[in-house]
Amino acid sequence: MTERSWWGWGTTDHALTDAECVARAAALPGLPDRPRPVPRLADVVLPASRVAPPDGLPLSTDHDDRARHAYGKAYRDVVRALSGELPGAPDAVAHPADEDDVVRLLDWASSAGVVVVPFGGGSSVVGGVEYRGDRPWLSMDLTALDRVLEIDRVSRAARIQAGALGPVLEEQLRPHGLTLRHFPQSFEFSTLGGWLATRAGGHYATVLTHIDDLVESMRVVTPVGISESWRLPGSGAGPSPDRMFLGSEGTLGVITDAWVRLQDRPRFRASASVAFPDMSTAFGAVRAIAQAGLHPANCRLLDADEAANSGASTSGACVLVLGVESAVHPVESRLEELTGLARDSGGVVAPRREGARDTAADAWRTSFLRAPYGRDGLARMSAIVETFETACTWDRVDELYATVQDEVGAAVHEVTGVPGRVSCRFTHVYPDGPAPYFTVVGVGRPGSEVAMWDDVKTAAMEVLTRLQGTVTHHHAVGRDHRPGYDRQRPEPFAAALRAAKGALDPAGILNPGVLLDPV
Ligand SMILES: Cc1cc2nc3c(=O)[nH]c(=O)nc-3n(C[C@H](O)[C@H](O)[C@H](O)COP(=O)(O)OP(=O)(O)OC[C@H]3O[C@@H](n4cnc5c(N)ncnc54)[C@H](O)[C@@H]3O)c2cc1C
Repeated sequence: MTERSWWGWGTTDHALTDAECVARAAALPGLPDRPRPVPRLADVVLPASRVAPPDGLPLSTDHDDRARHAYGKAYRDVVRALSGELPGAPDAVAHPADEDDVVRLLDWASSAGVVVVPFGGGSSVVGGVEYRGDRPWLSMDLTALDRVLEIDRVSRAARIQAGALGPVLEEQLRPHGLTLRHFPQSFEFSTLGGWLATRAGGHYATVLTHIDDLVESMRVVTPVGISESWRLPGSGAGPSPDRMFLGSEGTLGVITDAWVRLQDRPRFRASASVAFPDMSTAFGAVRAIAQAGLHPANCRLLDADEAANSGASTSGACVLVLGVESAVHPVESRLEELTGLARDSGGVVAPRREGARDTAADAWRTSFLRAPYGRDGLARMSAIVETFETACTWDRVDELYATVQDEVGAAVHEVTGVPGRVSCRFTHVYPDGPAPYFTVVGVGRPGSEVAMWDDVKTAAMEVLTRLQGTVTHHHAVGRDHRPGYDRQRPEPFAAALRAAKGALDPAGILNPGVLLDPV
């Protein structure tokens, strides 16, 4: 049995050892020479609970349970947990076993004025599962609602409970030869409900990769009643109820289950990699691919830093990792077309044998899955690590890429006193633009890491909003992206959202501070 880490990403057996933390930090001179110790969970200091759970409700005030639900899994969450003190921990943790429990818990919380923060896998990187106010609050852990309730083989869809973690739902679909095929990097430790509530993006680069496109209907418990939309393949009947709850981040209701569109499991796969001398040339190639209608499953452009750090290149080149897959058709000829487009746009295609795996693509994949553990190791060494993602149209990508490199790089230098690293990859590509994802690493000062991270985050948000790149492409808004989100959304829309919140959650108990100011 593997054990979930209470302070960092994933499972404890995959965490970096002390020696590995030191080795990782060697590339950043100026960091301490040994990692911060990880406090024992039993020693973590929490405030006294202010909630007396009434009989008959599934509420726990257990120390470890409260500590595990205090924060999400952003860098600043990891650093705060490592301090050994969790002043913002929930007063109680609710563990509903079914939808009736969710209804009863919301009724009680509304009448008692207790804040409720839905908690799926707790993988939020935007402060989405904590509470930063002074009312008593409970974290509502939905992972007991984890079953595939029904499969409609004819329409190729399934009704799945919202608390099912990625592997738990895929395991139940596998015997039917079906898959949801939604694989965010956080897949193992995040839930269907969390994906819906945050409009998550899977790691496929094109077409059916956003959870928005995979949902057929949703069932949501709000404090004023249950909202259930009809199962429809498409509909033009006014504004969509699902669109209102998608991305609502626990502020309008608790999603208890959803009908989702499934796919047959892929049988054919192929991958290739292409080197480019610079990002501007590579942008042209990726745009040609995105606009050709060939829909690669993977189309991940890595700048030279990302390519070197992941082991996808040792030559200082930018690398484009391409992948294609299908449940129905062989894919080799599609891959040939894709690599042909990349070659015509100035790329050098790595030699490949039909059916063989591409080594750069494999190196990238391994590094991608290990990355969150590496981040935690660096956090223990007091490095500052931030990732942020955006999207913009192709006509603006050169400017956005260069400006983020310059200005966020300058902010890291100013905050830490030494130059840091700002690298970039594309996670998703669309015919009209890419979704660039930036990783920032700098030398932090022990004890000041959170404040330094906040300054870097503010600088990044300022650049993105000034250039009208979205403040988030798939990480959600939560609490940490609020300033950028407030600038991005039109005021009439904000007024409508406030009105919806007032109508569905009149006591203002659901995740206050996320998307909107608390009422
Ligand atoms: C290492 C790492 C990699 C990541 N990679 C990706 C990625 O590739 N793509 C991506 O999109 N995101 C990614 N994320 C962010 C995060 O995993 C997503 O936001 C994910 O969708 C959250 O799911 P969760 O179940 O963990 O939700 P939580 O973190 O528990 O909650 C997220 C938000 O949704 C609300 N919520 C949760 N469940 C419900 C529910 N049933 N009803 C109503 N509200 C609910 C919460 O209140 C909170 O506001 C990553 C995060 C980490 C730490």
